[in-house]
Amino acid sequence: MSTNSSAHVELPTDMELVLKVIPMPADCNASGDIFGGWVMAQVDLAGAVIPMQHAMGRVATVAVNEFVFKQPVRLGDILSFYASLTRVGRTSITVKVEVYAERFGTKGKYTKVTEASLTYVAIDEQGKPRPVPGLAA
Ligand SMILES: CC(=O)SCCNC(=O)CCNC(=O)[C@H](O)C(C)(C)COP(=O)(O)OP(=O)(O)OC[C@H]1O[C@@H](n2cnc3c(N)ncnc32)[C@H](O)[C@@H]1OP(=O)(O)O
Repeated sequence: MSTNSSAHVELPTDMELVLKVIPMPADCNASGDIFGGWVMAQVDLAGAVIPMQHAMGRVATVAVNEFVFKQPVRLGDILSFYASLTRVGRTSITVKVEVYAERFGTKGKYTKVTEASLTYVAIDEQGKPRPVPGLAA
């Protein structure tokens, strides 16, 4: 069954809002849409929030496990980044990040534009992996 992926959707209620940002003209690619690399950088920043809180300190991105650009991001969109923990290992923390665009002039209507999974590693002062707390049972 096909779905209309540009349709308006509800914002997630089981994820945390970790970042809101509006792209600027300097973030555009040659086609006038927002450059994918800019979106990836914002997702990396947004994805680090929950791991940093959980690890109570410094983390480094070790892997981008999945990254899907479902819809273009356009100039004037207000982007909301939602994240949730999906796995806690010995030193690593994996999160899911979903990005929703409130298109220019469409207040309160959201389109999912990007989804990603990233893994961060808690690191010590020497940049070496350090153990993180487990998930409460
Ligand atoms: C702040 C930033 O975002 S910096 C941006 C770019 N990131 C960086 O510069 C980080 C560069 N990488 C590094 O410094 C190192 O690889 C480190 C510190 C992240 C990890 O050091 P390593 O010696 O590779 O660690 P090690 O092999 O012990 O693995 C550590 C954890 O990462 C996990 N891991 C390693 N590689 C991967 C991978 N490709 N995918 C998913 N998880 C991975 C391991 O499974 C392990 O998790 P666990 O302890 O929960 O089981």
